[in-house]
Amino acid sequence: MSFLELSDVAKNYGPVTALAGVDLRVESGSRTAIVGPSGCGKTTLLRLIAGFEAPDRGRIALDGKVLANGGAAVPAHRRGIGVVAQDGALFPHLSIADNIGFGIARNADKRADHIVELAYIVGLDKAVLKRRPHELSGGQQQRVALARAMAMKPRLMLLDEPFSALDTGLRASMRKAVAELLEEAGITTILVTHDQAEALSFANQVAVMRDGLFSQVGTPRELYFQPRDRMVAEFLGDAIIVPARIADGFAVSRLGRIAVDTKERRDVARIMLRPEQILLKRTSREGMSGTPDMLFGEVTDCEFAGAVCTVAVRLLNSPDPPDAAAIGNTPLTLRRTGMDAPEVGEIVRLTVTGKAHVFA
Ligand SMILES: Nc1ncnc2c1ncn2[C@@H]1O[C@H](COP(=O)(O)OP(=O)(O)OP(=O)(O)O)[C@@H](O)[C@H]1O
Repeated sequence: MSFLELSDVAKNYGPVTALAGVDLRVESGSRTAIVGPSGCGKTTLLRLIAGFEAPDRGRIALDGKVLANGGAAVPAHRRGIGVVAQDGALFPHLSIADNIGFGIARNADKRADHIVELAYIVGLDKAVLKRRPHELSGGQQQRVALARAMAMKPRLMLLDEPFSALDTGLRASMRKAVAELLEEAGITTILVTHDQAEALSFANQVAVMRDGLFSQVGTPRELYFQPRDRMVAEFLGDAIIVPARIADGFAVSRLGRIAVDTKERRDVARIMLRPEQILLKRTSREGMSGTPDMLFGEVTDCEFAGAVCTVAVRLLNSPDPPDAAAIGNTPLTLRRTGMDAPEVGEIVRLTVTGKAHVFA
């Protein structure tokens, strides 16, 4: 039995189906990220787990105890679940100390010391404790919200896009700090996010949601390299998807002959590679002669963005793919370090590393 178990959980708002019968297992002490396009049901799922609303159908159990079974539900304040919302949702009229200590009884032993300790754990300076929320930066407010949620000693922490208001640098460091903090405290966590890199780096389990259902649930590596379909593949990063003829552990496509991640398949299917699996090496038209097994292309566009540049490459000597007429010769979108950005018109040699994934 898993720590948190959701079975066939469904929720409608009038004619809108927010959740269509979701199953999910979360292990004790783990971190799960839920990603998916806007409106797919992520926040609704968190609200049902937290107990802010009851499901129309289905069962939610935490640590062996049923929290909701259809409409019958344990109230939110008895679930032992911490929630950190996108905007922090601090009490504006209370000091930071009182925000953090909101869930600690007024007469609790060493209450003030406990608040200082919580502030320290989330990386807040003691000096801010007397201030009000509006006197803090967005990042500091998020830390207060986290400290307040941790003060309740939750068994499960729900984070609803808690880093989205922060700028890129702070966002990454805050994410890492929060992940470490929760891990040390042994708190099982579910994070809702729009950001694929955030989901892949934060979680041990990632669940991709679409139209109120999970499309795929697995480890970050499984979902990134072995996505179930095009939607999951493209939601988690850029993907090169081409038709291929599969046999004996290899695929023959417009990218040449590439090893694939299955030995059993023998058919025509779509294969997927991540752009970073295709390496580019500068050469010239003369360098192409006498090397029929190698793959060459011409750079048709190069977008410089600092560390990385995005390079469009039109293949020059591609073998015929299964449906060549249908796909034409659309340029491939690849990546290269910004330091080594090629010029438009340059000839490059393409080498595939690793295996391609075959879609079902
Ligand atoms: N209280 C409500 N009343 C009516 N419809 C609602 C309500 N809450 C959510 N919905 C609808 O349910 C669907 C799922 O909403 P939800 O907020 O769970 O999506 P989400 O994946 O969290 O979206 P976002 O990423 O934009 O926050 C949406 O179509 C939304 O409009």
